[in-house]
Amino acid sequence: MNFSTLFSSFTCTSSIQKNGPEQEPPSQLHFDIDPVTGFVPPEPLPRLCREFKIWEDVLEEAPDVLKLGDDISEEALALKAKGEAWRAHIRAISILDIVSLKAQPRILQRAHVVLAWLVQYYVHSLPPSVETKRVPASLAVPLVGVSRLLGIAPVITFSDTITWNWELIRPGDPVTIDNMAVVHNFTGREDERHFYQVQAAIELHGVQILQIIEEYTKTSHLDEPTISKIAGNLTRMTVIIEEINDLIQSIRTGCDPHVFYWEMRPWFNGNDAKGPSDPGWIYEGVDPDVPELKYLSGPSGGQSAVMHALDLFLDISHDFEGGCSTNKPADRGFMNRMRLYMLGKHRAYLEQLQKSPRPIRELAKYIPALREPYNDAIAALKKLRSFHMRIAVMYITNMARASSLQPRNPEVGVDKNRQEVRVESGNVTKSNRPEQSEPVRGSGGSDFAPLLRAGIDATARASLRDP
Ligand code: HEM
Repeated sequence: MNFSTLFSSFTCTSSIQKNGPEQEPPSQLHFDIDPVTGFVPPEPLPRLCREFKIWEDVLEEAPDVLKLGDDISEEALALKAKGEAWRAHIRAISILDIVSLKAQPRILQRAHVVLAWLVQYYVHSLPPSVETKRVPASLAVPLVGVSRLLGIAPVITFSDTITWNWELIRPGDPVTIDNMAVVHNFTGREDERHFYQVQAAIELHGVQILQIIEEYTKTSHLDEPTISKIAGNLTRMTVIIEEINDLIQSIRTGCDPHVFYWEMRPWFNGNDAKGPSDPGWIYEGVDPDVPELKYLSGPSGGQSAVMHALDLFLDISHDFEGGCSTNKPADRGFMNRMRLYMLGKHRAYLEQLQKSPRPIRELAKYIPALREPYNDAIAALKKLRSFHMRIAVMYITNMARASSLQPRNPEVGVDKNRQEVRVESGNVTKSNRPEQSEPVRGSGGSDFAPLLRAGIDATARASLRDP
């Protein structure tokens, strides 16, 4: 696209606006994006009632009676019978018809949270001797139904753990991170709460990015004041990206990598956590050929719609053919796949953004005043991705490596069956380490090192050189 085409795409919108508002691109409100809270709902989700309260009740009971299936600590062994009774109760619940929820999007979202958390509790508390993980029809059927109505994958997602997993500390006061309390927590650990809270803070902080995008989308002409406004907004965006980077780093102050890797992460795993050769989960009562059952990965930061919006606005393409700079093939479809784990309306917003007739990168190519602010934003995002990768290595690769070496420290031992066990805070937990030949996977099921490296490379490629 050359400058005159770009220019006419702006002036053309201006004449469209004169001809009537129906031609304007829909605003973010149309996509269930709140002006103040963005992709986070403007109020906590309401609890389920009537016949659906039974799901709320079993979820409330879960943390008191369930431990990871391979946890052999005394506490876990003492709870075994209660855990089995809980799972038997789940199997006995009748399959509830969700049709009455159809017109109530916030209730559907809450139903997704409750059912998706129940699925994780059910599957990951099963004893390791159970080879095929079967999700009972009482959970699987309504979860698939609710997910279809919302346009989101039928499994626990970033929304279920972050954007929908909070209530207000002081009801009536604004939705700010200081006024939000995490509701569901697998481990009951402060580390897990911190992990969710930091990501919720990023989603709220990202609202400023969405406002900049909205303002740019509504720009109708390209005069000098407008160009200087766009340049100013790109500079603001750079600062916001740097602040998000700081927030990601703040994970380290409250979430211990051992607790993350050994205690939290096993609960997050989706059906592909062990790689493509694993048979995965069976959703009883659901046709195994329905397309949505292909999307049962665990939650990932890759499902944050804010991060996708940022990539699309800055025109960063993750579809590059040639692997990453380390020459390992990366999963090029990952980011697109992650969109299927978002609310359908949020995905539709990203699709609309992707079709933008006036990508800012093209504009920055032709308008010298925009080139540097654009490149600064790209540099900040590249730095964010590099720092994020360090976090991923620290929390996953290093932990996996430590487990594949001989006992890391005197607290780690080997049980009678020659399986590594870990003793921490009085808990003894069997190792769930990956086989040596297997890549270390992220909770989104990816061989994550080449994936994250490819993301850094894709960001760097967007940078504009001097003409
Ligand atoms: C302990 C903290 C974290 C760890 C260990 C971690 C790990 C990972 C891993 C392994 C991936 C690869 C995809 C997958 O399999 O899930 C990933 C992707 C991603 N994560 Fe994180 N992450 C952490 C925190 C965050 C935070 C706080 C954010 C901010 C929203 C974030 C944003 C992303 C994004 C956007 C991707 C997609 C890849 C990309 O855009 O480069 N992560 N993360």
